Amino acid sequence: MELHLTQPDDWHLHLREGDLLEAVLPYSAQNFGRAIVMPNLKPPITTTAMAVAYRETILKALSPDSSFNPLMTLYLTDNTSPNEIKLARLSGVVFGVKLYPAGATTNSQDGVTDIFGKCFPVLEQMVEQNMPLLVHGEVTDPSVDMFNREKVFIETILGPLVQMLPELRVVMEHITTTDAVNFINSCREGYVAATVTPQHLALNRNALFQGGLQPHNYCLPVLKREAHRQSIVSAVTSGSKRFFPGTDSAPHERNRKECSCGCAGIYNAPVALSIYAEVFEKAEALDKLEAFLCFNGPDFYGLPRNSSKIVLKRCPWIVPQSYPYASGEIVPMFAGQILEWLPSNLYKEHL
Ligand SMILES: NC(=O)N[C@@H](CC(=O)O)C(=O)O
Ligand SMILES: [Zn+2]
Ligand SMILES: [Zn+2]
Repeated sequence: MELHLTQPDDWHLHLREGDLLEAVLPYSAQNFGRAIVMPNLKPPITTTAMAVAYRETILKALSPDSSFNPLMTLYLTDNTSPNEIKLARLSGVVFGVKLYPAGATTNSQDGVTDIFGKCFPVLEQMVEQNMPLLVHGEVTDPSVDMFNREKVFIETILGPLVQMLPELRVVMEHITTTDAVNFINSCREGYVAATVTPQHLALNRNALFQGGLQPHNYCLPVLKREAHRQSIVSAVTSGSKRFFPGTDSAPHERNRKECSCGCAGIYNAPVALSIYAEVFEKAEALDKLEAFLCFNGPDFYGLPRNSSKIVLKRCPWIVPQSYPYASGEIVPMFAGQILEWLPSNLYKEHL
């Protein structure tokens, strides 16, 4: 059996820099037409000039025949100026501004400490420029339980923000809870939407502890209990236009995951399409897969849908144990396991 689909896009991706960029870029570029590229580098991409330079770096690292299009983002700080948003819009290459609450996740230390107190003029300029705010939706208060940080963020920050600025376009990234699904469904369609990762559709928090501690299943926001996973599956398979894929593929070198203080982030670029397809198949919703993977994202961002096609073949394949590269290796999600759907770009390797 084969699924012929419009080329999907990835609306939340970490491409990193240097040899890690070189190692992971081909897997995203083979599977996805475009990707929203996250700005949490060291130092973070806080200006349009930096985003333009980073985009050039990515384009140089692409194979010459690739038509992959990186859509850049700016990293919001307490000091971002409204003028920077104007420059971002004028550049034509910046498609969103990313809110990392300071300390919430990998390389978020330069993020926002007080969105209401420090960022309002910038947010108003984003409304003016129709520039979406992309949100890592977790509070950072250490007294809030890890598993409640998304819910508390919705209650104390995102809900009020959306009320105050109803014209602001917002993407709540990598949603993990029933609370987030309900929140998104309660907002105005076309203004507030969410990205969904393969891991939050396919795994619950048991995957962190099954048979011993599993660092390669650790990401932020952390996996939640099964009922939350089921809500997210229902949301994406419902046919709603409010949800689209954002892999949050977030590679870290193996030794940075398997150590006494392991980094958050799951590398899933090579397996993401296979996992999305498997989740939709299990939910008997393969007829909804193309809209989720290929239409809802560009429609929300006001971009044309891709005209190219991909094929997913029902052909079990084994995920590599790791991807070696110059500085070490990267362990992918579901390393060594069998997946049911093989993307067309992998046929050659598996024939
Ligand atoms: N998701 C993660 O666990 N990690 C991401 C950052 C992020 O998206 O929060 C990373 O950059 O490693
Ligand atoms: Zn995040
Ligand atoms: Zn991310």
